Amino acid sequence: MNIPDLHDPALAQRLQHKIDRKTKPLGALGRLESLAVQLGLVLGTETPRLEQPQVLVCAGDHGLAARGVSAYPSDVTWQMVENFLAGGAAVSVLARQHGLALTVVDCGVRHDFTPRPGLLVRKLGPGTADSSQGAAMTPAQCEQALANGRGVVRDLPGNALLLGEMGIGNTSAASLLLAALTGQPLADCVGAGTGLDEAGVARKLAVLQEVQRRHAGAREPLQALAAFGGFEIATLVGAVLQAAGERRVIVVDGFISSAAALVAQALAPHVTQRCVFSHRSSESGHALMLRHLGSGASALLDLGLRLGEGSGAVLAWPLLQSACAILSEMASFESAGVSDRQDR
Ligand SMILES: O=C(O)c1ccc[n+]([C@@H]2O[C@H](COP(=O)([O-])O)[C@@H](O)[C@H]2O)c1
Ligand SMILES: Cc1cc2nc[nH]c2cc1C
Repeated sequence: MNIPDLHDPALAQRLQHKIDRKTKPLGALGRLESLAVQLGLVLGTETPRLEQPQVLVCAGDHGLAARGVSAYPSDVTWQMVENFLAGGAAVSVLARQHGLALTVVDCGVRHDFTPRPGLLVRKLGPGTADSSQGAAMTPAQCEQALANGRGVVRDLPGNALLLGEMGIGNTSAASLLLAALTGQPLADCVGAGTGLDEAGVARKLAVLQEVQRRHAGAREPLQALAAFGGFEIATLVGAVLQAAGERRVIVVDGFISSAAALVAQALAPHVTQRCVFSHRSSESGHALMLRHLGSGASALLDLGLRLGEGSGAVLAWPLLQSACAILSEMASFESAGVSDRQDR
């Protein structure tokens, strides 16, 4: 997949120089400064403007959930989709607070939803198959999910995309993808998800080891994606690839959305240049996953979040807005008549 390298040393230098001339001690805006440079590089300008940002929440059920890998029942997936659409979920509240448009995609939830605004149906079945019995999805379903993600993003306006997901059991799929694509021990990739206790995590790990053994050969990104699922993760992979190709800023939420970015990165290494990782989830494999996503993957927030839905991406959104405002509106030493440091 051909996603071009954004490497533009001249623009990077102009952006850094512009930030260094702002009325502040050199480097004093910390992580906001590298964020501003990144946004400038993604949007190809010294004055990046974020336009018509879109929150995209992909939902899907997981056959593997029947093996008791989550603290909550699968019905929560469709119930939470209803909650997103009714405006009562965390992501709904936060998106409203920040004036962000929210679209929910039924990628394969075990429920028939009444059509309504804000809901797209790209259903690939009533959830994936149980990956402990066979592949979670067929290669054709996997291809279709990627195409769905691409198509959904193609139809959305704006130059910024905030990604989230919902799917009981999907931390299992994300952990299996992390282990398959990085070669890290599964035990380091598996965590409590929605809140399993220690014994629950041990049972989850035993089930996931069984799944891993069954699909030991699935190390190529698309093979692994089809083996472990889920429909919502595969749809997010397509969304990341499309948004990266269109040079949108992509705000990646927690552990599961990052797993989609990891698969997309394995397919097209330059996608992560466009990705802002909103936070470090308290799901135990996320720090490891962020490390494998590269140095640009230093997450903005560390608030003990482990919700998903895109809630962290939306919480981080004002920081992206601030980074742009700093670049465009903040005075320089020259324009404000402020004395620069003495050693210059
Ligand atoms: O995004 C995260 O970091 C995150 C960490 C733990 C759980 N979740 C959410 O919880 C659900 C998956 O957890 P589980 O235990 O059912 O695998 C799914 O709906 C995710 O959105 C999300
Ligand atoms: C209630 C609930 C809300 C969620 N939002 C994302 N994942 C979730 C999992 C549960 C259990």
